[in-house]
Amino acid sequence: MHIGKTLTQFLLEESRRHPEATGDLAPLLNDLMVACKYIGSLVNRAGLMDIRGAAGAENVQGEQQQKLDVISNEAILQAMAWTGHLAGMASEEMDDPYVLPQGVARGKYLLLFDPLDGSSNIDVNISVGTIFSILEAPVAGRDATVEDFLQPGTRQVCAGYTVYGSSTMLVYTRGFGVNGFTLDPNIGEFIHTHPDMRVPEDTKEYAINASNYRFWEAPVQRYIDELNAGKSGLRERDFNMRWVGSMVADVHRILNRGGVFMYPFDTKDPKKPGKLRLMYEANPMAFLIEQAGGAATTGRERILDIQPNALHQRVPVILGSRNEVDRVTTYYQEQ
Ligand SMILES: O=P(O)(O)OC[C@H]1O[C@](O)(COP(=O)(O)O)[C@@H](O)[C@@H]1O
Ligand SMILES: [Mg+2]
Ligand SMILES: [Mg+2]
Repeated sequence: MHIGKTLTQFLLEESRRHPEATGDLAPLLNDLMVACKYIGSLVNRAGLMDIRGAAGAENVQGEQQQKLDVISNEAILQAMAWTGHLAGMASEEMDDPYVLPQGVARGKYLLLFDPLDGSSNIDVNISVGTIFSILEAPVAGRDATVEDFLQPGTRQVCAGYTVYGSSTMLVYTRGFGVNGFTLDPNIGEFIHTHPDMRVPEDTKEYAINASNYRFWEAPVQRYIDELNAGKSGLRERDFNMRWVGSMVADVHRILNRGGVFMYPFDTKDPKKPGKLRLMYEANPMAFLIEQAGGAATTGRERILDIQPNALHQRVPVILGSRNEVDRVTTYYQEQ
């Protein structure tokens, strides 16, 4: 049997191939993966332990926290706080950035994460994941302020996710394409199994929470109506629909076989200009999708160009196969 490259070997080789890239990311990513392996092992055994269900509290988004949301958040904080790589961390589950412990050197990176994405799926044994985005701190060596985190997605130096599915996988980019790794649980290593992942330009699969149809804007209704009309409509072919309810799992499918994923603007809750969070859901996924040859937009602007105004800002998201994303964008322009 041929064993593929480990994540550590791949990172070293990638740094050698791209001497312009910052090499310090390899140890950071390896430390983060220790936490993700731990989270994956808990997700796997959640039914055997008393860690399913609601934690009994709400996060800053006003959403019910699951026990595993809280545990996963804590696992990443503990794994990363003492490493010296970071000047700060921010998470979906914390109102404010985490302040590193006294006595730890402040490093040059900022880590943003969604510790457990799709967490309402844990109790029903459906794939969930962890999403992360890494930025450079504007000022290294001191505690990061909220403003330090508010950089557009184009400034990400690395982004990715782990998906806890039928196998645990890591998919990441440092701006040199997208690579996927499968955890071999027997040896505890992520092995390079998915080289240079690409999103095909065309697709016949789409993902959207169709129950929100009546709240969407006209361009999105027009686009989905056309897809649903199938062979008998303007598109003259049938489309298929998939919606996992974990963004990580839906994006993972698109990175493997194409598709378009949409959580567009809707009028369901006037306080929310979208459901997904810019800094630790939309930006990292947009970076991955663009690096794989796809596109990511709000309908009105490229996601990676958005100048953030708050840590937990929400944005509309339309991403995936380029020709489909471009078509929705055109409908917005024609509006
Ligand atoms: O409940 P809906 O409308 O299907 O929304 C599902 C979406 O919400 C999310 O679950 C939000 O993520 P969290 O579980 O991290 O809050 C996405 O992963 C997913 O795409
Ligand atoms: Mg999420
Ligand atoms: Mg989450």
